[in-house]
Order: sequence, then structure tokens, then C-alpha cells
Amino acid sequence: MSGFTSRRFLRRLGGGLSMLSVASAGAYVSAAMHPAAAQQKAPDSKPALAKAVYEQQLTIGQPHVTAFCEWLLAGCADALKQPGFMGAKLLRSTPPAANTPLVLFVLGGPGAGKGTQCARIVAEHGYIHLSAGDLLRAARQAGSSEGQLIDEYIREGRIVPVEITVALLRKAMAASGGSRFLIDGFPRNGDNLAGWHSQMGEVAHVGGVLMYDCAEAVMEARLLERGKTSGRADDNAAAIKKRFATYRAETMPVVGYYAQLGLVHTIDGSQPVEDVYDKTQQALAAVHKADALRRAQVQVVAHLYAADRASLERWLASPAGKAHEAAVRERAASMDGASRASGAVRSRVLDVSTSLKPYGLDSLRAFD
Ligand SMILES: Nc1ncnc2c1ncn2[C@@H]1O[C@H](COP(=O)(O)OP(=O)(O)OP(=O)(O)O)[C@@H](O)[C@H]1O
Ligand SMILES: Nc1ccn([C@@H]2O[C@H](COP(=O)(O)O)[C@@H](O)[C@H]2O)c(=O)n1
Repeated sequence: MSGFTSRRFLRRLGGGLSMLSVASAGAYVSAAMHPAAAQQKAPDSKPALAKAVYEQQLTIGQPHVTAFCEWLLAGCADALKQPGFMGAKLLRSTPPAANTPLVLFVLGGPGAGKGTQCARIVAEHGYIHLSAGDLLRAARQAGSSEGQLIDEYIREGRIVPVEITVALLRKAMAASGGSRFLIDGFPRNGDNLAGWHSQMGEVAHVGGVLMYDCAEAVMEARLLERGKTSGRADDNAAAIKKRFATYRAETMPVVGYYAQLGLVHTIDGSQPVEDVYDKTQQALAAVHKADALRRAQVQVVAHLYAADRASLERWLASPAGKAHEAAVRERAASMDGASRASGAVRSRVLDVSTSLKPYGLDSLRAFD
């Protein structure tokens, strides 16, 4: 799993610090509270909640992470001596282990050409291709206990509950013995996505999403043509209409979710098969390159919490704040080029309620 996955990096900053919890949208943020802030409160009053956060984000190579985080934490401890400052936290991502299987999700509307392209990729790139729809149809054929339910869902163009689908995928992945998978037609809705994260989030690493974009009229013509021989119960005009509606309403938001994580590679699926495959090859090269980097690098996010935005901005404008910013940038730039994505350090002041949103729910779940 990519992004901020499974390790929390939180230290207390000096003696006598108490813990403060702040609920933010969908996330749980904890910060070490500075004694000076605590003393300003009447004994029976509740501790103040942090309202603003100064965030620094950068990407560095694995070998530098521990020393860098220790150093940055010491700098944050200094900053916490400022009035109005309440706590600090460092988060760092955990890159997937080398032996964690790589998964590429393959999405696109019904008939966009997912299966056709997957067959080509398998032939040339050694992926295992697992189509969620094929697995469901096979389970139905095999007379599984869920057979009737699967049949009803497929006829209606609805998405089968994820417990069934993810169990089939997991079993097929294990049985294949492979280490690189194209998972075609999954995740198709929020339920699929949540089920994948809870069941497979720690087992496999999603390296990208190949998204085939195609007009409905083109897809419909292909599916009706395919329906002449496919024997599929859903390759007919009525079922196709329902499948399109499900795709628009339920699958597009999933694509949006992965797009926000920078993982989606959109390919024009309306072109001839060969042309689509050329674009697919380019997307695959980009996925592999990004994945190799992701496995070698760690994202570090430092948060300094304050009772109000003005305290943070005052400090940032002061010589001490400027020196802190400059020191982080200098240190980031001094790490050898091979092991850092860029010397760039992104700094910004945010409200607590928005500070962790850009990192997505997946990433945050693991932190607490
Ligand atoms: N680029 C293309 N140009 C023309 N026809 C295509 C193209 N790609 C696929 N087809 C044809 O369109 C039909 C649907 O393709 P395919 O089965 O690959 O789509 P899919 O996205 O996997 O569909 P589904 O989601 O319904 O399983 C097939 O008959 C296939 O041969
Ligand atoms: N994750 C999924 C994938 C598919 N289905 C059901 O199967 C039908 C056919 O899927 P194709 O990808 O082969 O077109 C689909 O319309 C769904 O009913 C599913 O439930 N969950």
C-alpha cells in the first residue's frame, strides 16, 4: 500500500508534556502539549485545542530518514517554546517491502477494452490478470453458495458485496504465486474500496490505476457486438444501460479517489487496439518508474500545532521561524541527489481540520 501506511512517528518533546487529542474530519490527530500552554488554563478548564498547523512536507531517501527525523524533531522542540505553540508531530510514510506484491487496478466503463489490454500486458510484462467479473461469473458457474446472489447482481448491473469479491481475488492471488497483478474491474465502488483496504491493504501494494476512457456510444456498440457470441447475461441493451449508470455513479468516484493520490493513468480507449496498447505501454513505464521511487523514498510530514494561526504566522515572520524554515530546506538540499526526490520542501499554514486531508484516509488510518 502506498502513501502514509502503517507507521506512526510520534515522540514526546521533553519532560512533563501531556497529550492532547483533536478530532478532525475523519482523522484523529494527537499532539504533545507544551506545559506553558497548559499553565495558561484554569485548573478545571479543558485543555485548549490546537486550531492551526504549520506543515512541512518533503521526500527523502530511506537511508537518511532516521537521522533527519531526529534532527527535525529537535528543531520542532525549539519552536515549541514560542507562546501559543502546543505540540508537534512527525509522520513518515512506510514504503512497501520489496516482496509486497504489486497491484495495478484496471478501470474504465463496460466495454472500454480493459480485458483486451490486460491480455496484451500479460503476454509481454508477466503480470497475472485477474478480472473481478470473471471470478464472479466462475463462482456463479461453480454453484457457490453465493451463486444466486451473484447472478442477480450481474443481471442488474449492480456491484456484488465486497466480502464475496475480495475473497475471490485474495484466493486467486494466493493460488497464482505471482508478484505482479492486474486487477481488472475492481474496485468498482466505495464498498469495494473499503473492503480492499481492510482485507488487502497490508498484503498488496497498489502501484497505479490504468483507466480506459471511452464514450458510452462506442462501448455500447462493442458490447452489443460482443453479446452476439459472449453468452453473457449482461451484454444486452437493457443491462448495458444499467451498467453504465452504475459506472457513472459508483465507479467514477473511485477513480477520483485514486486520481487524488496521483495514481491514475488515463488512456483513450476508443482508439484501435494497437494504439491503445502503445499508450498502455507508456503508462506502464510511468507506473514502474514511480513505483521504484516510492519504494526507495520516504515522505516526511512535520506538523507544529498552535492555538491560533496568528501565533504561527508571527513565528514564521520572526528570525527564529525564518531560520527554522531555512535550516530544513538546507538540510533537505544537502542530502545526496540519488536518494531524494527533490530538494523541495513544501511549507504551509493550515487549519487543523484540513491539515491531514491531502494525505487521504488510507494513510491516516494507520496513524491511530
Ligand atoms: N480498442 C478497441 N477497438 C475496438 N474494439 C475493441 C477495442 N478494445 C476492445 N474491443 C472489443 O470490445 C469488446 C469489449 O472489450 P473488452 O472485453 O476488452 O472490454 P472490457 O472493458 O473488459 O469489458 P467488460 O467490463 O464488460 O468486461 C470486445 O469484443 C473487444 O474485442
Ligand atoms: N468488482 C466487481 C466487478 C464486477 N462485478 C459484477 O460483474 C459484472 C460484470 O463485470 P465485468 O467487469 O466483467 O464487466 C458487473 O456489471 C457487476 O455486476 C461486481 O459486482 N464487482
